[in-house]
Amino acid sequence: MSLATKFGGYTYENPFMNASGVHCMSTDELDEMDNSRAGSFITKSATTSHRAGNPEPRYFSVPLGSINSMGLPNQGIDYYLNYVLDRQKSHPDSSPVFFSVAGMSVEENLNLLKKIQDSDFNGTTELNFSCPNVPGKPQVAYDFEMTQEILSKVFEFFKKPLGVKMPPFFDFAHFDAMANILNQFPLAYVNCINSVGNGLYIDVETETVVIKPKDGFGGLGGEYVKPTALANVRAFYTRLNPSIKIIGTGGIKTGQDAFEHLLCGATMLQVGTELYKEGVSIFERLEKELKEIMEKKGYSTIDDLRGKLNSL
Ligand SMILES: O=C1NC(=O)NC(C(=O)O)N1
Repeated sequence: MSLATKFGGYTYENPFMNASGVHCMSTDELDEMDNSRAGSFITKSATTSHRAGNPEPRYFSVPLGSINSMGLPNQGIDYYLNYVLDRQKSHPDSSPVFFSVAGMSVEENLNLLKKIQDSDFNGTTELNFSCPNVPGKPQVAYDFEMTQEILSKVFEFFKKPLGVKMPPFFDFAHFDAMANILNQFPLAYVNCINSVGNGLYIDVETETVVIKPKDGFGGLGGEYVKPTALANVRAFYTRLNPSIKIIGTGGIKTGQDAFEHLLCGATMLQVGTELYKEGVSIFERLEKELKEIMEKKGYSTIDDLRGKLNSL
């Protein structure tokens, strides 16, 4: 029984990793991810320079998940690039990690990727097209022309493995239209989904919202979003060229949730809200629970079950 997962020409011990933004803001958090049972990890979406992000409170755990409006706080690209390059030198034999960027404009996205292209980074880059929490900035991937324009310009110069982090879509016309755009490019993967944007959670006791930015509107994560996450993983798995892998993110709390994402076609699996709540020990639990389910069902490798969801 093995959870070994091939991705981007490398083999990872298991498909689990953090979702960008969770447990990856500081080198201490990244070290904890690196020393956990997670198969890999990804850095917080980086901008050109340090960003303070939105005013607090900006993250709130709720019974069925989380709501956040962080606003892309991060230490700036050099901080994370130095970390992954140092790690590459000290762990020359370990499978490469993932690096997330989120520019505030087309130009900034191109500059961030140029910096990575010109570096010795040997891992996979994730272009975040889906942060819902920067006031005044729409989620890029809800602008189909903008998405096409950025990817066209990126692939004129970017030669390293690149994935895109997508927001959830809720309409077959949008699945089709976005898949048609993404299939034009040599992407390594598509990551579905980012948080479900602009939800609202109310503290009935005080009759007040629970986060400060945007009058309480924020991205939803956790159990709330699993059905939408699974649908987006499945929709893109069935529409994209097989060379474009899917990373499944959204609502993974148990080994069963992980199994469901794999059935829909996911290759790597990212954990956000439940990692925030439980800490990095969650990865030991997820590994154990996924193995138990696979054992019970008679699967010896993940390749045996990936994408094998049955329709009626
Ligand atoms: O892409 C993002 N998704 C989120 O849900 N939150 C963060 C953020 O606000 O920084 N970014």
